[in-house]
This record gives sequence, C-alpha cells and structure tokens, in this order.
Amino acid sequence: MENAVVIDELVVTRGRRPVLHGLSCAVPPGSVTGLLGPSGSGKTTLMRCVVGVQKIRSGSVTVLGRPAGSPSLRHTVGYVTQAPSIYADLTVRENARYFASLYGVGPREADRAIADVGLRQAGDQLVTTLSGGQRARASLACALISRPGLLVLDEPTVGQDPVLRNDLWQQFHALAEAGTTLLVSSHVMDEAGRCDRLILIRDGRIVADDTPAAVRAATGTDDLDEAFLRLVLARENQEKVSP
Ligand SMILES: Nc1ncnc2c1ncn2[C@@H]1O[C@H](COP(=O)(O)OP(=O)(O)OP(=O)(O)O)[C@@H](O)[C@H]1O
Repeated sequence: MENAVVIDELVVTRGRRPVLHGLSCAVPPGSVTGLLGPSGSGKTTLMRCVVGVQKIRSGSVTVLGRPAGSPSLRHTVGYVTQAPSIYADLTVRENARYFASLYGVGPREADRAIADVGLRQAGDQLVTTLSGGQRARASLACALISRPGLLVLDEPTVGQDPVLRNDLWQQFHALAEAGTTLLVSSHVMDEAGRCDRLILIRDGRIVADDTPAAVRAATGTDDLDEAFLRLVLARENQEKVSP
C-alpha cells in the first residue's frame, strides 16, 4: 500500500535560519507514526509542512497522493496544534457542535467525539474553565469529528495524567485500526515504544525512520531513550571521520 505521507529532500528556513535540512521520510497508512525529538528539533515545522501551512524552500511533501496543502485535502487532514484551537467562550459541546456543522455532520458525531476523548462529564463546561489537559482533549475531539484520513497531532499527551495518556494512546491505535493514519509528535521518549513506526529527528535531520523493534535491534538496547542517544553519538562520530 502506498505511504500516506512522503517527504522528499525537504528544506525549510524559518527566520532566515535553516530548520529542516533536506529531510526525507514516509508515513505508512493506517498506523501510528511517532515523530520524536528534543525541543526545537523541528517536529512542529515538519508537521506544519504536512498540513500545508509552512512555506518550504525546496523538496516536496506528498499527502494521500497530493501535494501538501491541496484544497482537496482540507476535509481529509486533521491537525491539532500544541495550543488548543477552540473557542474559549463556548462550552465543549458548543465547540464540538459548531465544528460538526462546519463539516456538515450532525450533533451525534460531535457528542461521539466528546465521549471518545473522555470529556462527556465536561460537555457543558466553558472552555475557559477547563484544565490544560482537558482543553487539549477538547481540541482533539473537534479534530475527530470529520473522521479525517490523516490526523496530525502535535504533542497531544503533554499535561495529561498517566491514565489519560494511556487512554489516548489506546484511542490512537483504535483509530489506526479503523484505517486512520496518525502522525503524533512527542519529546518524551517513553512514548516512542507505543508507536508502530518512529521518525526520530534532531536539529532538523532524521536520526532514524523505522519500527521501534528495528531501532532497538540496530542500537543493541531495549531503552529507546538510550537508543536515541546511541544513534546521535554514532552520527557525530561518523561526521568527525568524514565531515
Ligand atoms: N516563527 C519562527 N521564526 C523563526 N524560527 C522559528 C519559528 N518557529 C520555530 N522556529 C525555530 O525552528 C526550530 C524548530 O522549531 P519547532 O517548533 O519546529 O521545534 P519542535 O521540535 O516542535 O520543538 P518543541 O518540542 O519545543 O515544540 C527551532 O530552532 C525554533 O527556534
């Protein structure tokens, strides 16, 4: 099956500084791909390229067979940014129903999405009164309403308690099993093991693009944090030998 996202030799500059340096990778369909790397490594920039809101210098980003940002992808690609992008002066349910009406679906879909993210009890609460983690989940609910083919989630589990994080990861896998492709960023390596596939980046360059099992095997450790470190050190040593 064709990859859902194909990124080829992507170069991006932000504020005149190179941020992504000729990066190539792919996201297989119907799976959860983790985009992991330290803060400032370029995860958000890469996701912005995938959803088509980032100006690129060179290279290409193809999403579901079309250039990223194509108008025909608008209803097929869901994007949840780090900052919650819902209306603070509306309740959770009002937000969800508003987005449902924009997508041309009924209130039932809105209520389903609220329940899916565990916010049924908070449906009548104003967004301003929600905790940070609840706001993030309310944003996720709104992105789920249109049942997108590709869901791009920027650090969706930040600020969530361990039980909820677990629930969210279970939900990501349930969505993938139902055919959705998920690209999920995190800077917490202990989430890497929950992904079907990993794209590890550092300083705008790919460190690894493989399954967690293959990354473990290649680095000789079960600890993915340690594996990341070993891959980075191996690359630095290689650069010293052949700069
Ligand atoms: N609007 C901007 N103008 C200039 N530089 C930017 C801008 N946004 C991001 N950058 C720079 O681009 C680089 C990559 O940032 P990006 O937000 O993609 O990283 P990230 O891996 O998502 O980080 P985090 O995990 O902290 O969200 C950083 O060095 C950042 O300072």
